[in-house]
Amino acid sequence: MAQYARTKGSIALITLTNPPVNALSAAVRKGITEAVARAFKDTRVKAVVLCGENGKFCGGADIREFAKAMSGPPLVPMIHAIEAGEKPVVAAIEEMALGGGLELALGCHYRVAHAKARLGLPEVTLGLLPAAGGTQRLPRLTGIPAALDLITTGRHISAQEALKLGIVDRVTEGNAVEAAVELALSVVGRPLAPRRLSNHATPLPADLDGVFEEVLVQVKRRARGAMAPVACAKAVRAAAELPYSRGLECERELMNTLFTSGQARALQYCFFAQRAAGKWSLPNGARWDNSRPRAVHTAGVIGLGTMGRGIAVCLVKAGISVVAVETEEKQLDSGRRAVRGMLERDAKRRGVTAPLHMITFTLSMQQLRDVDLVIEAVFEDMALKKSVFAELSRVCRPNALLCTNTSGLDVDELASVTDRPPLVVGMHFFAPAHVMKLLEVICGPRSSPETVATAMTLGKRLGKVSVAVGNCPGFVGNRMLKLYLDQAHFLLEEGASPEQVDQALEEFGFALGIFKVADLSGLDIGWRVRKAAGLIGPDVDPKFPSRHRQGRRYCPLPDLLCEQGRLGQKSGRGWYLYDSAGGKEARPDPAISSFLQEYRLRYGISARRITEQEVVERCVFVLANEGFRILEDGMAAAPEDIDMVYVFGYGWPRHRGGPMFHAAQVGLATVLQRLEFYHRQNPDIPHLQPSTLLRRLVGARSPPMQQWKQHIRSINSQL
Ligand SMILES: CCC/C=C/C(=O)SCCNC(=O)CCNC(=O)[C@H](O)C(C)(C)COP(=O)([O-])OP(=O)([O-])OC[C@H]1O[C@@H](n2cnc3c(N)ncnc32)[C@H](O)[C@@H]1OP(=O)([O-])[O-]
Repeated sequence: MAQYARTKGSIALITLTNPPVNALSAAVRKGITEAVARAFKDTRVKAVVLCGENGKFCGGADIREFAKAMSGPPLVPMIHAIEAGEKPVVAAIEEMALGGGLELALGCHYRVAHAKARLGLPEVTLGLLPAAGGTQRLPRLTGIPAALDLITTGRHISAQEALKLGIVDRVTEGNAVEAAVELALSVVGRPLAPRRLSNHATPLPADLDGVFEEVLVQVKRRARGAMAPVACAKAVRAAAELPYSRGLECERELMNTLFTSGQARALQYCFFAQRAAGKWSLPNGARWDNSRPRAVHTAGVIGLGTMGRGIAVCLVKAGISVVAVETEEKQLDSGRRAVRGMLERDAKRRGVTAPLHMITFTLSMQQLRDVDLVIEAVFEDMALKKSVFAELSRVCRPNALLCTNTSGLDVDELASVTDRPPLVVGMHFFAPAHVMKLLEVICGPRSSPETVATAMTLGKRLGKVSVAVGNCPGFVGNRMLKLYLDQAHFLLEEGASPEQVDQALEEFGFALGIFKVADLSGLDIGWRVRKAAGLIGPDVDPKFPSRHRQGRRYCPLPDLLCEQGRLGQKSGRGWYLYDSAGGKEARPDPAISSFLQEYRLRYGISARRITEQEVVERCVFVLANEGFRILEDGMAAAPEDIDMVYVFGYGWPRHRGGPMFHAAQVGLATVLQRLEFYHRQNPDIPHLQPSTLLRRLVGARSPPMQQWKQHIRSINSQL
């Protein structure tokens, strides 16, 4: 809808009305079309101001309508009618002008923005391009490099940056609608032709080819295999080389290919799944909208290793005062230096003062007596964590929340040593914690609704995507990761090389192959976990370690590497070779190739040729298969939650939606059939055996994801 009013005698005020973000639904487009025609016809009206209800200009096209058949007036002719009109139209941009919203504003003759407004063309993040003339008008206004940057990244910019780029004409700290009305009154009678962006020639950079080549390299590096950024760059190129009307045709053709693509469906699915993840619920009826989070003003962080440092930085940046605790002077000093350095670098980048006063460093747990919440980030050892939690019980005030950053230990067991199990919850951050977007919130069986609500809300305040998960070994993310990693190791035994596996996974779209990730994280982490799980011990023959342990196939390769001191990047050697300890550039290592050959020879394994298809299917389908088991066990509330864990925490390519979405897109029957095939070949790998839920869903003719839960016969759901 759009409301029409006349103000100051000669200004038509058209207000977009479609909460929560005034998206351009069919009804809104119809409303704008009619209101603009009315204003142009009304002889009392000399100029028009377009604004949005509730202080929000427009969040763009209505994404919910993309899955439906198109209805109502299309955007392109509607914006053209505004631009071609004989009365000046001014956009009053409050809070946001995104996607179609900014394209609408670019069709207006003038733009006024509130100082706090954000502008952008984020269509690329939804697998699309700005196809309401945005790829043609913006380059004519800002020039090619700036337009390419905005359109291929989809980044939001501030009103001040928009002013610098010439996207808006004025920025106001006051009321943007009033400022737009003033501007409209002042421009009545001025020629409009120079204000019509489609009339402009596109300013061209000296080295046009070079600019495009560089952008294509960048977009391919950022999202390998993603179609939309490449299409965006092509559309901008059309603005450089073709007249406006032909550029628009090119924009439309490119959009047609993207609009129906699987990638666009996956990215739009991610948009809604990310928002759905915040709407948690527990079996006891507690939900995101009926449980009040506690206010958190002060927090304690215990342990200043890699994780604790990142967590402390996140908290301080969110305006929370932190007390950081270490056990020894040396660790405290290096932690202090690292945290301060991170805060200072971040502040420098943003041109502000580093909030160093918000964090204190101490060796005394007693300093935690007044904090609202504590996040424990000590070494991954149950006995150690239990002793910390027991002490926290004694030190902290009785209503302080106690959170653990464990990556897989039993949160309820930790809660049991405290005087307050309902106030204990898991907050699993991902390294580096101040960068990675995922937060797994582990709801222990005794965590209270208020505790879960506080952890979920705190995650959001820290800029994370918080996903509520159940309390099982490895929770959701690491439980699945273990099996994915196992497949990768088995593939090495069978004949693949680390670089071959990584290349196949990177071609699939993963930011980094699994062996590069393992080197980055440190191979000793998994080694310690396997030792703690009893998989490595004195009964394992060091010369000829068994390939079967605890009743299933086991790959000793990573253990053998660790025994050689190859711990990954930190030791300069892991699955790859690095220039030095801590080096970043991974190079294939001939020593690994001979090591694998010797290993196969020793165990009588004849190497076979492994295809890219097998690498991807075994790694990716085993992830989804475990995802189905997680749903059956009631450890995740919905497939969307599992997907968001993988997209935000494990470098899963967003344009493939997530492992569960991908399985649905490939076809559940195909996934089942391929898993059966691989399981027949490897009967000693139980995780290749298709899960009961997958079989049941295929038996029910693969219903849509929203209906999967109806096929779960779980009795003990934790979510
Ligand atoms: C020819 C076509 C060319 C044009 C293409 C486009 O314009 S493509 C579009 C280009 N535009 C974009 O890509 C912008 C996408 N939107 C955003 O980036 C953010 O939502 C925000 C910055 C606008 C507000 O952030 P925030 O943290 O304040 O709030 P929040 O994120 O939690 O959202 C609140 C509620 O609003 C909902 N909703 C939001 N936008 C849309 C929409 N366009 N549509 C429908 N719904 C939308 C959202 O689902 C949620 O609903 P729920 O869960 O309450 O039922």
